[in-house]
Amino acid sequence: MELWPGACTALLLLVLLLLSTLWFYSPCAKYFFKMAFYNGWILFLAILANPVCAVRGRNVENMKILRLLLLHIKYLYGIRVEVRGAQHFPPTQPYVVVSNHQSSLDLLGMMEVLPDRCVPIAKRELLWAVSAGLACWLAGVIFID
Ligand SMILES: CCCCCCCCCCCCCCCC(=O)OC[C@@H](O)COP(=O)(O)O
Repeated sequence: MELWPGACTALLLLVLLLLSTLWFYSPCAKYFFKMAFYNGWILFLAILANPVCAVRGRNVENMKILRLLLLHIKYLYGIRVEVRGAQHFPPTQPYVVVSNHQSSLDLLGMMEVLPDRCVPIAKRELLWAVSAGLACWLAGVIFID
């Protein structure tokens, strides 16, 4: 029985060694770890955001809370965001923003420029993205099929 703590420590060290080797020698694994942390961190932040957003209920003003919580992520990943043409944004008249979108990483760019009370549209599956789905719903995101 006394062997167990030692065996567990050895196993843990082995796993850490394996993960760090993958991190340093496999760009593919490094990308996977970074994406996993990105998505996990967003789910965690959404857990923090949801009780605060829930006070107001489903309300587009909650998007300000999500933006505030998400803006630091670019620093974690060493990303520098350059916004050009900000003087045209937001327009003085009613408007629709059509943005190119490739992956969940686009969220970082969107959070930089999303005007107040501008509601994003998202695929319906996102509603089931656990805490992040609830955060989107509370912030007034419109889900479409
Ligand atoms: C602090 C916690 C924050 C939680 C997240 C807040 C996010 C708020 C803004 C949500 C904006 C979502 C935009 C989603 C865009 C979208 O739905 O893209 C679908 C595409 O990919 C196509 O997907 P697919 O058909 O699967 O290839």
